[in-house]
Amino acid sequence: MASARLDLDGNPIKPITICMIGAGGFIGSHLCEKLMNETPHKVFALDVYNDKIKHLLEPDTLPWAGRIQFHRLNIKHDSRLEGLIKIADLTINLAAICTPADYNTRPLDTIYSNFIDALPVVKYCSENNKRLIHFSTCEVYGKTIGSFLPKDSALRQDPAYYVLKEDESPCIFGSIEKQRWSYACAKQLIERLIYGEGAENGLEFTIVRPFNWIGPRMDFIPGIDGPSEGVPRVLACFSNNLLRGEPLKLVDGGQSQRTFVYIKDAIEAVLLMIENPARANGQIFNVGNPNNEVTVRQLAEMMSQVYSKVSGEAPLEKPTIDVSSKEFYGEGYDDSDKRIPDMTIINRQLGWNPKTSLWDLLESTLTYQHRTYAEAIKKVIAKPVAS
Ligand SMILES: NC(=O)c1ccc[n+]([C@@H]2O[C@H](COP(=O)([O-])OP(=O)(O)OC[C@H]3O[C@@H](n4cnc5c(N)ncnc54)[C@H](O)[C@@H]3O)[C@@H](O)[C@H]2O)c1
Ligand SMILES: O=C(O)[C@H]1O[C@H](OP(=O)(O)OP(=O)(O)OC[C@H]2O[C@@H](n3ccc(=O)[nH]c3=O)[C@H](O)[C@@H]2O)[C@H](O)[C@@H](O)[C@@H]1O
Repeated sequence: MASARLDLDGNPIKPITICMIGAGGFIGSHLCEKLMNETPHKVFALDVYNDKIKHLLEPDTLPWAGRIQFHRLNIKHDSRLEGLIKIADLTINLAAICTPADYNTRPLDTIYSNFIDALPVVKYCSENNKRLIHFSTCEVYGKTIGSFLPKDSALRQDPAYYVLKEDESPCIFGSIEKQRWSYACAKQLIERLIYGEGAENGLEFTIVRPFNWIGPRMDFIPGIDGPSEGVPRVLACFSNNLLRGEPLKLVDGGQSQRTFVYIKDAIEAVLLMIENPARANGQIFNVGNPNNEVTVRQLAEMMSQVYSKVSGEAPLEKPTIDVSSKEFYGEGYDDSDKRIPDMTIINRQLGWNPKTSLWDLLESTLTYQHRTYAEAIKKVIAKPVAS
């Protein structure tokens, strides 16, 4: 018999049932995979799509058959939601519109998706005394305090002016006409509501603030498994350019800085939250990799080198081109300047640390992108345009 799995305090972990909303997305697919491969937990996987978890749902002979059940539903209008939350032990809410190209062009859908649609989920958890793990975002920090200092100020180098701390840093957004912040603002308000439910009604909650998690199955490649005119997040935008042999587009010079964490490292942190409720309840966690910081320009250069290595194709002579944010995203775009997560709280509560370097995570991710899409892209490029 396999030995009992233990939590961080040495207690045996009891199998639970998880209601995972948005399970068919990028993070959901990796979380389902981890739960099926490494734990005895059951999952109700709720989403409008299931393409990214199909490999976990069939055939019936899979070792975890019966432990994962897909429910195709839209949480905007489906009466089954409350029943599923009631019969589960834990709800994880991942459902959201979360691509920056939508924030300024579809602000209403963005706000509804990230705030209004999440309200019933919080309410059902609170009323039925069910634990909730809610996915927020590092975008709730907005811009750093340091970004308001003069460009040549020495204080810009002082971590006190840029490191983002869950329990100290303010949320700094642009003006209302900068609709980029519609997403961050909606996520901030749902965080405050969940926090309030915890304080006033005893809701057991954990809030996750992901810092640019990337890896296989993120978003879509335009014209292959998503709309030709769609604009996904940067990993998929740059992958698409590399697959097509086009220069990578740098928005406003590619000067913004990001820290990227490998999805598989980040999922380890989520599993620790799931299995250590006493340590995770009532907490807000940054989940990122402060050691993997680059400017977007550096990311483009590194991805070009890595792609050349994994595909065997020579790197482009002109790997990048500059494009204005107005041209790329439209009116109302704005940006976070720098995102370094403080790791004190997640270290203290869960002992979690990311492991994978940016080069290594790009190598495994771009190997996947090349294997999955290179042939399909070649066919599309070869096809004569219909007249
Ligand atoms: N990937 C990241 O690095 C990152 C960073 C910060 C925050 N987040 C947050 O994590 C969560 C998951 O992100 P992701 O990267 O997996 O995004 P994703 O778009 O791949 O996944 C979201 C899933 O939710 C589903 N969904 C959306 N609205 C729904 C509805 N009304 N009913 C049912 N299903 C619905 C979508 O179909 C999709 O499969 C989001 O809340 C996002 O804001 C992600
Ligand atoms: O991943 C996260 O942690 C959060 O941040 C992302 O926001 P952002 O990092 O700005 O989105 P990306 O599309 O990944 O863009 C990163 C940077 O690359 C730039 N970019 C993007 C695409 C491109 O082709 N070229 C380019 O220069 C953007 O302007 C931005 O500065 C999204 O808002 C969410 O998925 C999430 O909440």
